[in-house]
Amino acid sequence: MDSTNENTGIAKRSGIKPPSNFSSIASPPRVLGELHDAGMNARSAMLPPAGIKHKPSGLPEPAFKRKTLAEQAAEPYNRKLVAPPITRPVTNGVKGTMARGMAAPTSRAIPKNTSRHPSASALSGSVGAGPRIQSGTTRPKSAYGQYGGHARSKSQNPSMRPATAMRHREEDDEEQEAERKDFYNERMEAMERDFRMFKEQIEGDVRQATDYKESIQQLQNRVTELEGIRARLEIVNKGLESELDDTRSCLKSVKLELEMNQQKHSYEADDLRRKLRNEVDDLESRHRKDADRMQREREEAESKIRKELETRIEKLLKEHSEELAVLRKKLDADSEAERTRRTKETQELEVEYASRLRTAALDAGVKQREAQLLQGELTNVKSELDRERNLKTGLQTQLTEATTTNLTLSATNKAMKEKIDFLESDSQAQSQAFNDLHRRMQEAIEAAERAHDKLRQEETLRRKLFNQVQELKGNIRVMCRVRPTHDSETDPAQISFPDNDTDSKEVSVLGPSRQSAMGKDTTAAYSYSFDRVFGPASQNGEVFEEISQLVQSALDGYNVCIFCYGQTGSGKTYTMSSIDGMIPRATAQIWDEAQRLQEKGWRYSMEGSFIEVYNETYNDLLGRSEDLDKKKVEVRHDTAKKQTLLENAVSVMLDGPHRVEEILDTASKNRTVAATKANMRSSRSHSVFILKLVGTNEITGEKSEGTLNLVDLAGSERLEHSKAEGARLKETQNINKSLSCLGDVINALGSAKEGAHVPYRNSKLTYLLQYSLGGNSKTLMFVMVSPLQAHLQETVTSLKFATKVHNTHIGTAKKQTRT
Ligand SMILES: Nc1ncnc2c1ncn2[C@@H]1O[C@H](COP(=O)(O)OP(=O)(O)OP(=O)(O)O)[C@@H](O)[C@H]1O
Repeated sequence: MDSTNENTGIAKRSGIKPPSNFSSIASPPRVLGELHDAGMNARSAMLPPAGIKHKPSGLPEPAFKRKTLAEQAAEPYNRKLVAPPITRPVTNGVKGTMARGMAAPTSRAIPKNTSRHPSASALSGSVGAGPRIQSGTTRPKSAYGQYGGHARSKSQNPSMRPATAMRHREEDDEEQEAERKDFYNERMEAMERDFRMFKEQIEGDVRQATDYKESIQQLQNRVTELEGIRARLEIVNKGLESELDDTRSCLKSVKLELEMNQQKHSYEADDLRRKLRNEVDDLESRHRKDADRMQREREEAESKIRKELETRIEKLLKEHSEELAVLRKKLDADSEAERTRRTKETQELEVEYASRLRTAALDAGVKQREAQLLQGELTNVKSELDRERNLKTGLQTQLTEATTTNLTLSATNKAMKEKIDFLESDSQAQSQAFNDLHRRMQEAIEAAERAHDKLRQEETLRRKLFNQVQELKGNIRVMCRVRPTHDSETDPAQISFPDNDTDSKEVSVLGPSRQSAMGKDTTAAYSYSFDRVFGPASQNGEVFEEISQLVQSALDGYNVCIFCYGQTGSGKTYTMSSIDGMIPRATAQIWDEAQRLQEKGWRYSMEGSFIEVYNETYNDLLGRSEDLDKKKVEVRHDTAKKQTLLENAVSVMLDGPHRVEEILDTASKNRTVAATKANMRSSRSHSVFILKLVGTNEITGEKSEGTLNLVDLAGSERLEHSKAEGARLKETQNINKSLSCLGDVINALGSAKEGAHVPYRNSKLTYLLQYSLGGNSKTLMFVMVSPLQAHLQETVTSLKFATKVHNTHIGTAKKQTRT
């Protein structure tokens, strides 16, 4: 065994590792016993540390080769120079080596030949100078190296040493021996310390090994248990396998049986099929025969019935013709009798006429004779000429009268003749039917009159109830509409409609992110409720359905004001004035309704105007475009009638729904022309479409006067956001002013008592709408919302304003009717 390995083995034991091979640890007592023995023999058995063996540190060597006297004589001072060996470095070297050895981790793998069976020579040789002496050739040269010999050479060649020198030498040796003993003692102590430590470690290892052994024992028990289970399972498995085999053989026999049965069944089925086919053939032939027979019977029956029917028809025809002949005879007799009666009547009338004619002719003859007599007397009596002349005039007058009577009689005669003709051509039943018809017609006329009366009463009642419904809904209503995003718009805001499954009334907006005092980004969700909320998918038709009742109110004689509020691009113009917007739809509805009401006696006149409020001046959008900013439009109020009058503004009679298209076209063109001068005119001004509706009822004498105002407000963006300058700044200021005045007016209407001051005059817009905002009117505001994140701040501001308006309660509207 190499001493270096031994040292390394010992040094490694301090780093305790669990044994990889439990069987080797299973018998620690033996190993320990051996180690203990070795420990007991430590002084003699322990090997010197490798460091000592190999270190060229000038250790005191146990023996060295002596020089000859001649050599010593030649070098008198050499001894002094080399002796005595320094013990300090040796001790330090040993200690250092031992310390290093102890500090190094202790390996569990102790070489067998050293730990288990240390031979006596190994143990005895492991400590002391023996090994060093043997391996003296490998040792580096010491201070004694100059003598060129080894300690053993001393005994091998003693005769070479002189007696005095020997004595000196022995003294030196004794000294060295003492030093060496000290060194070995120290070393032994160190080794004993190391050994104690080593023993403690080994004891710890033994305890650990015992733990391991216990756990191994437990594991072995568990393995035994599992083995038992496995054995039981194997038995069960075997049982199951045998059962499986039984089942398999059983299945085989069943399969065989099944196949046999199948074969048998197929034979039987074939037999049955054959039998069935034969039966079917039999039945078919029988059926065919039956069918032929029945066909024959049917044909026979048919021909018999036909014959019978023919005979019956002939008989009936005969009877009928006889009846017809009788009837004809009777009719002829009746007509003959009627004709005779009529002829008799005619003859009687003719006789009467002839007698009257005769009487008249006789009268005429008498008168003529009288005239002749008088004429004879005239020639005889000249003095009576004048009287005679007068008489003659009288007689002539009588003659004229007689002629007139004659003519009258002729006319009567003619009428009588016509009556006779009428009587001849018509029967009494006809005149009766005519009388019935006349009577029923009279009754129908009376019923129609009554129905009309009822209808009129109901129309009045409907208007009353309709208004009550409107009042219940509130005279100022607010609806919200969010327009859809366009393809080019990429960053939509987070707007949701929590109740959009039915009639949506809520809109929720995720507000802009703000920094809290702690520097955190927070976003708040804002919810707003209105009378109705329209999402991006809603169409103008759907929106109009909600306002159509208000439009109806204008026809019934109320002032109605519908306006769109919102920032630029939020969809105000689209909602109000697009081709299917509120203005065309409202006018079309009014036109249709006016037509319908005609049958109830109502006649309406409709007059439309379109006014723009730009920079606090009124412009006529229906006038000539070149006059737009020049012609001064004046607004006057008739306080008695509570009516607004427009001076210098064109008003167009609405004689059909098509007319409104022309109005919108003209207004749009005028604004476009103006836009070239002052940039985006439509966004920078308010436009008000005013439709005056005057209705009169010819039957009841009622009269109604209503006004429908449809207002497209200018963009509501705030001044600080618009970054406007110059002309734009002025526009923005004016817009802001008029919108804030609108808010003030609504606020005042909501909070003021009746008769209190409302600041209509503070802006041109509110002044124009004076009689359409407030107690005597119905108002609806659309707050239009842009769906973009960039417009979020404006959206929230608009929604807040709308909420304020929504919370305002304006007094009851009054109908403007006169009787
Ligand atoms: N409900 C909608 N459906 C489809 N497109 C819409 C809708 N609302 C608005 N738009 C479109 O959005 C754009 C802006 O709308 P619009 O011009 O009506 O806004 P505005 O509020 O009137 O703006 P301005 O104040 O500038 O007049 C238009 O192109 C319009 O066609």
